[in-house]
Amino acid sequence: MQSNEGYQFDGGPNQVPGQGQGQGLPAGSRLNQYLANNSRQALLTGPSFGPGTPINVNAPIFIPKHQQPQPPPPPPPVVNQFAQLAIHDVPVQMIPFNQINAGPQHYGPPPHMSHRPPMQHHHPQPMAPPPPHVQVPYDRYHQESRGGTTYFYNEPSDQPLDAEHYHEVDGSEGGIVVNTSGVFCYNAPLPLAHMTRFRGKPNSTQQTQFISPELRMELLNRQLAFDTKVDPNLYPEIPQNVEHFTNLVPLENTGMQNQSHSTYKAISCRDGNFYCLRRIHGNRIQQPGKQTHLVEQWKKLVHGNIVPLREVLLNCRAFEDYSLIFAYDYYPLAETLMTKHFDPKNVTNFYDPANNFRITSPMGVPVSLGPSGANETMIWSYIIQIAAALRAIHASGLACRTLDLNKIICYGNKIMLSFCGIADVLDPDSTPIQQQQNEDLNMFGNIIVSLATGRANAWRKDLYPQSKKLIDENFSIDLRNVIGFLHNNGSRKTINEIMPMIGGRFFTVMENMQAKTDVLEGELSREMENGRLLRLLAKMNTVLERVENGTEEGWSETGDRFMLKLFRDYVFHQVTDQGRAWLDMAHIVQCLNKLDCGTLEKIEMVARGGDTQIIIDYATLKKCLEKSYRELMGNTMMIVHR
Ligand SMILES: Nc1ncnc2c1ncn2[C@@H]1O[C@H](COP(=O)(O)OP(=O)(O)OP(=O)(O)O)[C@@H](O)[C@H]1O
Repeated sequence: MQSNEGYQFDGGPNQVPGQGQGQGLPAGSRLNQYLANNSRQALLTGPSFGPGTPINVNAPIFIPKHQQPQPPPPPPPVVNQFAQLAIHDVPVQMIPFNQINAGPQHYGPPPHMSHRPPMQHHHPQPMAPPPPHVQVPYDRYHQESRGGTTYFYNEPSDQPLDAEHYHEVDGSEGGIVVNTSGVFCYNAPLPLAHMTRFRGKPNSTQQTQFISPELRMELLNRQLAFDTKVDPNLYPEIPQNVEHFTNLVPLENTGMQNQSHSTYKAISCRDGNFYCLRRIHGNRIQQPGKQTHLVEQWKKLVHGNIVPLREVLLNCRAFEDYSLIFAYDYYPLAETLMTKHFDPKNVTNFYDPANNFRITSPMGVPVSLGPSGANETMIWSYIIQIAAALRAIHASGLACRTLDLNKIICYGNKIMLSFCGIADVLDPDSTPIQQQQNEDLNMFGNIIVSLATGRANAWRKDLYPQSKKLIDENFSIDLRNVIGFLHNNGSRKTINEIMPMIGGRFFTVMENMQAKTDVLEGELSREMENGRLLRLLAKMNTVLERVENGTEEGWSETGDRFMLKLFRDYVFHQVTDQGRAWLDMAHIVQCLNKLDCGTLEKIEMVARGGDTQIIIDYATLKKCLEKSYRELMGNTMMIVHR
């Protein structure tokens, strides 16, 4: 084996085990001492190092298998940090479509989808701190902090492994201590203080370095919605392509008699993006210039509460008629205000007709309105968002003209006007724009009345007196003023005038949105490093265990690769003195991060046979990896970079 700068050998593959090895363990932490003390006397013939070698071994020693005193018992259940990596943990909410209208809705996973039994630990119930004299299980552990991770360890127990239960106890600082049969505990990082208050669930202090389960579930479900396809045999009337759009999937029931419009999800072959296609059936445009002159203005309108219009296809023959197609951005699992609040039984969200599955948005829970309607806070949040959208539309010299509970979609915690521009093409209106905008405000008033009363048609003339009475009894004067203002046809009015009525509530909504941004940023920062580490792992695995490289047989067993192989064991295959797997995600992540940075910190690696100990720094390991990978690339005929 060639000698490399930065690491030193104590013995080598050809040396007799035990010879040339010094006595003693590296000086270091109590944790290392703990591990060393428990590695039985046989292990005390630990590594020796070259004279003068600065030793700063900063992690548990990798104990070769053959030196383990006892054959290891079967490993304990995988800790939850690892379990959380599994996609199967996600209770994907798919409901067979034929069960949609059959009785009460169950939003939990159907039986065949629950792949994994519930965790074999239970979450601690929130409880008062124990009095000082009470011995809690946590007291049994010694504690040591390393690089942001707190390790807890205890004296080995004589109990057989099976008798030791996997349980959680509350961490001293609010973090969760996961105890895997007493082998080790991992105290997960605490949530950022300013984020804690936005996490409502009782067990929400349990943090990992991964994205929160709720958000992960939402994103996965959205991904499922993106990925669904239609079986052409089930939907022969849906064309394979509509110009450059393909993979059309209906977002509502299609094929009904006298349907005037339908909605589809589709992918554009031009840019690979998903779009929501609104098809207006059998509508031939006779005078394109005259009817579509406002389309360009709509396309330019960019606002967070308006679904952007991207393209309009005139006289499209794909459906065997002259259809008018409007392509908007697609928001997976969006639902209309109507279904969310007035027709929760019929939550459309998304259904996949090919598989008869329905996917629901875990965050978009239907909120059925009671006899006194929605609560005022929610209504104000809607008012502010719709007003913001209308303000942008009116400022562009346009009018929405389709402000309706059916045409406002909810996506996450925001709402968006979703049918914009269609009325201007279908029915160009020659009335002054101010009048059309006034009509928008009227419709806006209707929406508030519907939400406040819990009845979709409560704004109708015949029902209005009753609705007004209910609103007067249950809502603030400000809300009543807003409705009065929007419904007042006597005076010239603009959307800006409701701003003083909104007043301080605007700040509450803004704060909530900012809080949500903070939470998402927190999640993002946790995930940020994963892509980088994945690339590192891909490189390592490309190099490791490769039988040959070009003509060089046994390439992966020699030189730099040998170092990397030992490092792989050091990172992933740590065991305790009892031969149990040491599963510590923090250790893995830390090691990989240090490798990526190439720090000067040294670690001690031991070959599986126990005959080779190497002290090496991460900088050298990084060089080994880069060099080996470059060598491999030098011999590779085809390299695909993505
Ligand atoms: N931009 C979009 N992205 C994703 N889904 C959307 C988008 N726009 C609308 N949808 C969804 O498409 C479905 C059909 O929308 P549509 O506006 O036709 O509602 P609807 O209740 O069927 O109204 P109508 O009774 O007028 O047809 C709804 O589930 C809606 O949430």
